[in-house]
Amino acid sequence: MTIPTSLTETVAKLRAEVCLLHSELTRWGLVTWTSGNVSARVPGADLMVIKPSGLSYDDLTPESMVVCDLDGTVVDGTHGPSSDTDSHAYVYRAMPEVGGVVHTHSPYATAWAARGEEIPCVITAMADEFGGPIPIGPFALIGSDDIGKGIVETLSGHRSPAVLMRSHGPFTIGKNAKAAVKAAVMCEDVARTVHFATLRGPVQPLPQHHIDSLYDRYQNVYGQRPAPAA
Ligand SMILES: O=C(CO)[C@@H](O)[C@H](O)COP(=O)(O)O
Repeated sequence: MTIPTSLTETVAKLRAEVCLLHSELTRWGLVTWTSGNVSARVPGADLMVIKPSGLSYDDLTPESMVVCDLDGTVVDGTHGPSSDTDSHAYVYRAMPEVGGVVHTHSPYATAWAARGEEIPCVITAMADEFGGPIPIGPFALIGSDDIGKGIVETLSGHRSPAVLMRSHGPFTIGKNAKAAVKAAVMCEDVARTVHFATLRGPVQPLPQHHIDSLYDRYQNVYGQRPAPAA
């Protein structure tokens, strides 16, 4: 497969966007050395743009991003793609609404993953963003699409855009790559806060009706909305 000429500009923009979004992972302290990765689906094609494997974050450039098809085969790029390419591709194939996938080793969320414990929904920020607990996904070895299968199996029908893959770390999804990065940032934020709370004694999950109400407000009312048509 090649990149259709009609998508050349779209792919160039996505290379730049995916490259820039990687700097959010370092800015928020979600990754160490070369760990973690971001990808974006190319709208209108069975393609994605993903981080090259094992490159220092300082050395990432739009040109070093790798374009792959949704079987994980490299279509365009000068570098080998991320170790998690087959898993990102699996998610895009199985979840057509997903436009971005992110993986980090953010320390608090990864600590929950190491213990195989879901993060209970005990604060409003969690109800807002995740609509409930952040679930644990199965253990899966790195290198095939097994992680992708675990992500899809856990997040299908779940409100949470984040899953803590057991003994590994968080993977997040979003309607685009920026939304998936935001979910990764918020996942670490709530993982840290709830961790501190649990150190002081047992925590109490919010009642479901409050979670539902908070989630609805944050997802549908919060922030700036387009003005209604006159
Ligand atoms: O944990 C994993 C593999 O799932 C990754 O975070 C690696 O640490 C980074 O791999 P590349 O994306 O650089 O191949």
